[in-house]
Amino acid sequence: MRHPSPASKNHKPSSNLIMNGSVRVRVIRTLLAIQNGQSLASVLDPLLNSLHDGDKGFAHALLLTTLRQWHALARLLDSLADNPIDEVEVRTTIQVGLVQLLYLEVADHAAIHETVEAAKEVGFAHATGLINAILRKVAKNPNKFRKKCNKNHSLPNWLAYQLKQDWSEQYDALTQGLRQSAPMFLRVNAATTSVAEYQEVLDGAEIETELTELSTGFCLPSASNAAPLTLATTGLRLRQSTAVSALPDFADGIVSVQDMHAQLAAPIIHRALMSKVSADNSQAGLDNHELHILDACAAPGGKLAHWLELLSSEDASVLFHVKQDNTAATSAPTGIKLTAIDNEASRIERIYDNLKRLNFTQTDLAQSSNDIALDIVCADATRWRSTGASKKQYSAKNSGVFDAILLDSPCTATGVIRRHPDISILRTEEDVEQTALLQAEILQNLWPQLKVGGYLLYVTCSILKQENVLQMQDFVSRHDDAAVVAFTEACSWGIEQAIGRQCLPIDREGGDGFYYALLQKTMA
Ligand SMILES: C[S@@+](CC[C@H](N)C(=O)[O-])C[C@H]1O[C@@H](n2cnc3c(N)ncnc32)[C@H](O)[C@@H]1O
Repeated sequence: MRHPSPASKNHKPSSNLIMNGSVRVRVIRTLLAIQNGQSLASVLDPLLNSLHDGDKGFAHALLLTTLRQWHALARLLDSLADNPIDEVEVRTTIQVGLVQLLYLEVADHAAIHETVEAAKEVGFAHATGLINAILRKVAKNPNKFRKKCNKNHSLPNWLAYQLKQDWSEQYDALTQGLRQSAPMFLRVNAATTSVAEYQEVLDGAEIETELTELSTGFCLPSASNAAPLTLATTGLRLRQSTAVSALPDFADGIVSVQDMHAQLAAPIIHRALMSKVSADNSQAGLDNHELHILDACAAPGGKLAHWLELLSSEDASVLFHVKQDNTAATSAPTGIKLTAIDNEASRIERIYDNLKRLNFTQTDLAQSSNDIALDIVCADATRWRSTGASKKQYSAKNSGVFDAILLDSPCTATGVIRRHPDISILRTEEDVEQTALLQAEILQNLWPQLKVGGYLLYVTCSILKQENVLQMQDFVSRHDDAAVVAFTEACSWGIEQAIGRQCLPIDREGGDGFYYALLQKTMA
């Protein structure tokens, strides 16, 4: 292989990945598969499952660290070689060697010897002299080369350039932050137990955590003249990441792994929905009606499950920590019709798995006190229309069917590079354009399906403005019935944008890069 194949957005099957040989050989083959367009998610398990337990930790660290430092290592390699090295296999092998010397504290002789042996095993015996020479040179002065490697970013140049344009003030911290690993956060199922109780269980299992509370930026109207009530959502941050299987009661659905900034989506859309219920009740004098809500890009169901946890919890004060002693309440709806769509059948399977673990099967939900009817549909959100409404009806103004829409949009996922460092290899500049067009199409198709007074929460895990604030500005400029709902000053997350807020993966609480914008549909 002389040139990396163009990166593909699709998660190609990893069936052709040969998993034999030493740990380093397997890691090198995995990295080659990623450069050929396969995602880390599709190749990580085959790699780890092919190894003895004792080797898994090293293989995982070697693979993930090489990916996180990939572009910086490539630049270092270019500066070390007398002549350009074209062969991808040779470059990959040397980068794996460099990671051991510079980041993983593997003893020099083991790092060099085993990496040279790996080169022979992958069929590049002719390059062993070159590999040996470069690694020895680095091993003589690792501090100097580590400093050199760490000096700049470890991103493709197009992405670094765009981040500089979008986040000049945060650029250095951001590009360095994206080279780090991300903390692990837990979401406790509010329908089953409290965060404090589960934290005690974790203490008992000697898993240390700290509470992370984010104010959603929503205020409930106060019944008295007191200040409005600020609502917060609380997750647990692990001091040290652990295997999911080590989390007490995980299999019983008490807890889920979810980034802290991702944990904002469900509370925000849920609270917006409750505001609509409250407004509808006071206007029409109704206290009892069916709600139709939509999770438009739902798989694998992380935010959907969170929303279901909130919807099926009976006591609102369990869902959110009300910061003042006041009990202003919104009426709970009776009968909720929740539709979840996604266009990838294999990812929809993961929704079913997740919901089953959390005891949210369709039967469980139908029997819950809020009588939730869940409909999961494999469909393209650029064209899908809710059944029961004609095209003509949707083209008419003010005739939507949904009270609230959560649109966790497909995006470049540049905000989660710390967790998925393969993104910095697979994503291309053209993907940004394509993705922004797809997002605009989805928005365009869903907006008419929202009722007047209903809310749409637009979410991405991107840190590129084109997919976020610029996308929203473009949308709002073309829809005179779209009102921007500002998050209040009480908001404890993200950076205020012209529309919405942007979390960067360098924020104090350690969450990923997410963008949130909330729109309400008004009479045009
Ligand atoms: C950011 S992920 C959603 C994550 C999910 N909300 C969660 O919290 O677990 C975006 C999803 O959009 C889906 N998607 C991409 N294009 C789509 C389309 N045209 N129609 C529907 N879903 C689409 C992808 O399959 C992917 O599952």
